[in-house]
Amino acid sequence: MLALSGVSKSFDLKEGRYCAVDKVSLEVRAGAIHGIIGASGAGKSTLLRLINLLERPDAGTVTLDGRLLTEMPEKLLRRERQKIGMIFQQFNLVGNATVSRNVAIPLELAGAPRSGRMERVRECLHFVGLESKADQYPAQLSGGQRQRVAIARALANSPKLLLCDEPTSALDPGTTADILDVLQHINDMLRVTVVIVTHELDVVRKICTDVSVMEGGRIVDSFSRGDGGFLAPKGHSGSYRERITGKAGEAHV
Ligand SMILES: Nc1ncnc2c1ncn2[C@@H]1O[C@H](COP(=O)(O)OP(=O)(O)OP(=O)(O)O)[C@@H](O)[C@H]1O
Repeated sequence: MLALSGVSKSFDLKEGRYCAVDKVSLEVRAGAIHGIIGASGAGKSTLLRLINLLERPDAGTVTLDGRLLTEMPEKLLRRERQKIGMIFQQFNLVGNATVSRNVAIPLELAGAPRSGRMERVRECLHFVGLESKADQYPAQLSGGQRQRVAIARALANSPKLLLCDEPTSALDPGTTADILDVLQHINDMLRVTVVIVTHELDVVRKICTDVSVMEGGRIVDSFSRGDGGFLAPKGHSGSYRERITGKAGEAHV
């Protein structure tokens, strides 16, 4: 459903040009929960932002459901982007807007008819179990509740793809488990394909069906749950593949 082909992105730094994502090709299956894991600075977040063209690639193509996003005029791209939701580590909610208004904003931006908006907001808040918080402000909520609001907001326009940038890195283990359950539920019930950037092995073990490992701007390994499950022995060291699957394996891309 999503294909990146030869995608690259460099940034101009004081010391010169820095290649954050280097000729990455990646296929994400419809219905997958696809993890992108790697050390800090590997290029994971940049890669995620290249998928919805928040960051424009210097080279390469991004195709969503057979439509070439990288070739689309800006107006069409804005419409196509509505099929892609995104959530962030720091939630990125609007602080001076209520929970329901936060969820309503993408509907307003998409030009959804006013009459149906509040019903859709209620549906999305119900889905994440936060209907009772509709009139509160983000500052009155816990981290986990804020991330649920961000998820409800990302679901408002019924996306087919949900991009998650370190969605649990600011949360404690219990809340992390709750948020991963919500993401799993979105994948199961709404058939939304999920791409999740993380540096947490447990996130990958718990919900990902497919994994790409990033290092130095490149994808250096990729594997699937079907290759033998994700049950790593405690304290295991080695490559990401070994630490996630418990098995060594030839890196293959
Ligand atoms: N807008 C930017 N301008 C300059 N350099 C950038 C920009 N965005 C990212 N970089 C650089 O690109 C590299 C990759 O960053 P990125 O955030 O994609 O990595 P990451 O794997 O997500 O790391 P982390 O897990 O720490 O978030 C880093 O060295 C970063 O400093």
